[in-house]
Amino acid sequence: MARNKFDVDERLESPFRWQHLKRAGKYIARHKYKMLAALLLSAMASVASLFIPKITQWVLDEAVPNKDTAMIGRMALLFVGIIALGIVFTTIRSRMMAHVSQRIIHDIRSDLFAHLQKLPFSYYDSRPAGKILVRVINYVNSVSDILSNGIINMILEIINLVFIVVFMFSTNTTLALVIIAGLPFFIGIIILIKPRQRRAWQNQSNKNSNYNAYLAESIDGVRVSQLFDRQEVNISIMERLANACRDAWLRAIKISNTVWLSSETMTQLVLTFLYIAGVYWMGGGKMVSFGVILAMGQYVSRFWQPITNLANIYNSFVNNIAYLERIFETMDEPVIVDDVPDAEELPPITGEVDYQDVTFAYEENINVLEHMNLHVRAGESIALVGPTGAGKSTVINLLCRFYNLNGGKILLHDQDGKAHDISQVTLHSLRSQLGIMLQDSFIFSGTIMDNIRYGRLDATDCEVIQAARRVRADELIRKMPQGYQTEIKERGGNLSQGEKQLIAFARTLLSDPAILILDEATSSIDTQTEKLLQEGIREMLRGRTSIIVAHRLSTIKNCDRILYISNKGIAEMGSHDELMAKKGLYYQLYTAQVDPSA
Ligand SMILES: Nc1ncnc2c1ncn2[C@@H]1O[C@H](COP(=O)(O)OP(=O)(O)OP(=O)(O)O)[C@@H](O)[C@H]1O
Repeated sequence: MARNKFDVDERLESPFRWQHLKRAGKYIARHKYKMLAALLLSAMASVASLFIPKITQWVLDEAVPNKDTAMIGRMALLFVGIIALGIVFTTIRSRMMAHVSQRIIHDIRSDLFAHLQKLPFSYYDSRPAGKILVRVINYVNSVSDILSNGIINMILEIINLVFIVVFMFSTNTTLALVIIAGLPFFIGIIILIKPRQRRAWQNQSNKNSNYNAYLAESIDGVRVSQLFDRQEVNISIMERLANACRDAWLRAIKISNTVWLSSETMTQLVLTFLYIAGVYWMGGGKMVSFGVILAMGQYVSRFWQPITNLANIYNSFVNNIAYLERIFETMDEPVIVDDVPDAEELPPITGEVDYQDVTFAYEENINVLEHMNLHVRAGESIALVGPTGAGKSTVINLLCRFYNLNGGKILLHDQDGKAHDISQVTLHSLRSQLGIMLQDSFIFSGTIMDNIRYGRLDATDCEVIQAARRVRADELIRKMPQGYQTEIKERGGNLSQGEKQLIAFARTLLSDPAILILDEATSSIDTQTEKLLQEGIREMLRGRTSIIVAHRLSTIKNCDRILYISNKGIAEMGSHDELMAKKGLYYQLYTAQVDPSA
């Protein structure tokens, strides 16, 4: 299932479509008035600056020969005015566009994050977290500039170009034709290198993604790495990935630089031709003045500058389109575990559950469960035991609908006795009636109070403390520096495993679920605390259906029924006493773990 890991390049699911740009337009359209204003300001500053070569021409051809000092003074004032206008307008425009760019980042990121929140477990199973992070952070940053400033600059350069062409032709038609003669060659070069350039940037984005994936994994697993003294190996892997990243970037830049190089060469060639032609015509007595040749010389760079800029913007587009593709690919990732159309609200349930002929596979054709049937009575406590990897967690994952079934169905009964297929009810109404405590007691950064309240956001402080008391966490929390207000670091970095589990337990109890699901919930709690906790659990379980996955069999001896999961289904089922008397798989497991004579 793992479609890629840190050293495997991502494969683009869909080729580039112009629709991507159209779709990006949705994010730009919201800021159209600001962008229009910025464009107008820049256009005015640009057009005004086009008078500078004209000023040179007027001064050289009229003011200097006629020794008109008043005219020279007026021209100097006009020159300074144009420059000042340019500075003011450009400053206002950059402020406006910085704002627009930040809004675009915010909007794309919010949409991405909202979608990521809905994606099923299978999506996260299949790719490293770093590759997801790089899309949300780096790629969004990168595309926001091209979608805001890039678009404005592109329109601006086109406007510039039109005005420059008008100015050039109004100054001298023949020399203007010499200047634009190099354009078809340049366009030909761009068309030729485009496919290579796009592939190079895609490759660079892959390598960057791999690098980030490994970085995220290494930070996450730093404790294990240090424990196994893996630092040297990790550094060399990181170096390899960083080198791949650098090489891909250099390759992409090398191809992109061809564009810049071609336009620079073209500018110099055209300038040479212009001066040769101009001087030749001047010598031949044609009506080309020195001022006109100098003004046209300035227009050459002013004509080729926007073309070079457009080529650079185009470069950036090609580069960023690779990122845009990744962003939209993530947004288009189907939410395969979602409410079906017309999904009904699951009414309050009794806790009665039916697994009917359930078959499930994480990976195609590798069934973890096959035709499994199970009826759980309301209020019954069920324990799932069995060998590692047998499918115990899977049985509860499916009840929570973290994954869709490959066959069969799971039914929950409401208080009127009606059975509801969990795939036909809303996820919210289903999960809000289940209290789930997974193997990894994930603790968020924030206070202990906040973490427990995560179970039910409208719970009062009193209710939070009550829940903590029931799982025997209250005393332990009160001993902490700020009690319930103690700040917990990310992932509960300043707590022991057992403390994390107790807090997670209180969080689950607070949600007051109809069905309580505990997956290895007490594995890290010491025997003394566990004894206390068991009392809390017993009280909590009263009148409530519970499904408990446990490896420490002493903790589930009192469950109503114990299911031995193995061989893609339920291999044995019964109470502790019944299974012990049977002397089968459970008996072997139990005697291997607990000394029966003890
Ligand atoms: N997200 C996943 N993607 C692919 N395969 C998975 C995934 N989760 C579990 N599996 C596989 O499915 C099988 C059942 O896993 P499950 O976690 O249900 O076992 P378990 O009985 O709870 O194991 P344990 O006692 O070790 O927790 C295992 O072979 C496991 O490798």
